[in-house]
Amino acid sequence: MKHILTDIEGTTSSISFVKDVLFPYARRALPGFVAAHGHEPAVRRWLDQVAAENGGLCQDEMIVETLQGWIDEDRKHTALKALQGMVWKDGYGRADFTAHMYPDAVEALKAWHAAGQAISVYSSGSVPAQQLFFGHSDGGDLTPLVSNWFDTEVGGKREAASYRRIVEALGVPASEVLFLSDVVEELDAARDAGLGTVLLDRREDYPQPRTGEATHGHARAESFADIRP
Ligand SMILES: CSCCC(=O)C(=O)COP(=O)(O)O
Ligand SMILES: [Mg+2]
Repeated sequence: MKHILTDIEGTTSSISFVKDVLFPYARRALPGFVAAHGHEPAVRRWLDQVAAENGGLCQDEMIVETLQGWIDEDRKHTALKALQGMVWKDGYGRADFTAHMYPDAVEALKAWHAAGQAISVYSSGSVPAQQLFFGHSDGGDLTPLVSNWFDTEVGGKREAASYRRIVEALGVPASEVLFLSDVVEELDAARDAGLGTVLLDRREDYPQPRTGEATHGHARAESFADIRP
């Protein structure tokens, strides 16, 4: 494999960091963020999209409530993800938290990069949120390891067409890309597009091992140390 494509939550990083630290932070900070920045075009664009999709909500307070509901449901909506990224920027900037990275992921990403393997990221988090995450991680600034960043602007993670677009953007044959994820439906879509796949089945995130039929036939690893690209 010449190119690694990795998911973040549940793959390089723990689900609990995202659910218990990042999401509650965004939930709390959204009202103040929208009040302070809602007039800026880069923010307004996403607020207006949420309003339009919800029958033309007219008050920012209602838009914020909608977004907070989506956070509670873990909706992977592009507008929510873009706004979350903007909110988290303050948190990282003030060193309220650093992004969790499993030590085995840090070690492997560094080793693969040093060996000349290209590494890209595909996450539901917006590209700016991904870059903040890797830039302020427990393992330090890991952004120099990553050559390309993809979010749901390329399409949903459970759709094969998204992986075809990614492969086209990377300019390599699908068979030379290895996608790493904790979600079998994402891996199914990547496999349909011709990519190699590995299911990350970390005990910290998935206490019940997913084996046999539960892997949908994907190679399975409990740590990046088990992956041989
Ligand atoms: C990298 S931004 C924080 C994570 C996030 O918001 C998210 O939805 C992660 O989903 P993933 O596709 O990485 O499982
Ligand atoms: Mg994931």
